[in-house]
Amino acid sequence: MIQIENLSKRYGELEVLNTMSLHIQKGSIFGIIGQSGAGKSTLLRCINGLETFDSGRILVDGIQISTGNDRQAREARREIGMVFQNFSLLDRLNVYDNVAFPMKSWGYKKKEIDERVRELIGLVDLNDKISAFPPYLSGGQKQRVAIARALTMQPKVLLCDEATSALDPRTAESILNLLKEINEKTGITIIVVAHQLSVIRNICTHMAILEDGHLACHGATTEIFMQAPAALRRLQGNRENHANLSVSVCEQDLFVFSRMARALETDFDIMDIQHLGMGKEAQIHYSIRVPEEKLDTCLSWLRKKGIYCQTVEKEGADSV
Ligand SMILES: Nc1ncnc2c1ncn2[C@@H]1O[C@H](COP(=O)(O)OP(=O)(O)OP(=O)(O)O)[C@@H](O)[C@H]1O
Repeated sequence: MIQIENLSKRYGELEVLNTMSLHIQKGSIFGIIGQSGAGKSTLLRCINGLETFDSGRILVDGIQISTGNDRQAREARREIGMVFQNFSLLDRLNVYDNVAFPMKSWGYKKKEIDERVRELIGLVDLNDKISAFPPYLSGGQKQRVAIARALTMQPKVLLCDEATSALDPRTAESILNLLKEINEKTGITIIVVAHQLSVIRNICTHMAILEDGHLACHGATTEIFMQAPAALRRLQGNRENHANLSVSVCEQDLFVFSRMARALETDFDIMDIQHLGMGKEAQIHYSIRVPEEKLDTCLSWLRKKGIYCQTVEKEGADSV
């Protein structure tokens, strides 16, 4: 479906993608994960023709992708929908008109637009918000509009760049479930770029780990998690001078980490999130990574707040 062959891309001296080759099967949900700056977004932008590259080629359903403005290039890009972290909606247009926007731009007939837009708004479960304007929508609802809009031209591929990063864990989960449902209903190929392994593990059939513009490993998600290659272990937290913590919080404690970061003037990475239990018993289990010198202060700060936490051994004690 998507064939990436020897793709290389530089920004000046910086080699962002280095002779990368990858085959993404039709109908799969393919996850791309890697540390910040590994080249994930650049790869997505190359796939949808937003970015030029220095060498190699990308074929989507046999059609070569380019940034050109000729008919073939534009038709090829039409096969690809994209969803961003910041939703990228037009605030002056309501939900209906945001979703209708791509079809209007391509000059479709009003009746055709109306049928498709209503169908998609139903698919993303926003019938009751059809006339609402983006500033009055929640983050999850905005992302649903963005997904519907990305699907209007019936693309063969949907690219999601950190589509759930700006959302709270529950909303993120509902968006991931929606993507899964769309994949099952329509057979569309979905590529998901994410920072959290939980996102990849929950919905992706296949995955790749990028490290400094190289493909460190790729394959079926279940196999990669079973074999736990070095690249996966590195992502799971074997970072020097950092300690891994396992923390369980109640739903009402969702802002605990931002308060901790402010109180202790420290930075941390959330590596995984899991929901445990239901209703009043519901807990959210986080795997976080903190600088080693801040470990003791983080542990005592969390324990003073009555929050269950413990350190996790780095090697072999993967919390994901
Ligand atoms: N337009 C640009 N000009 C120069 N350098 C860029 C440009 N865009 C990205 N880069 C650099 O290319 C590298 C890869 O960036 P990219 O955004 O693809 O990484 P990423 O893996 O998506 O990172 P993140 O997870 O932080 O979003 C980074 O070092 C970044 O600073």
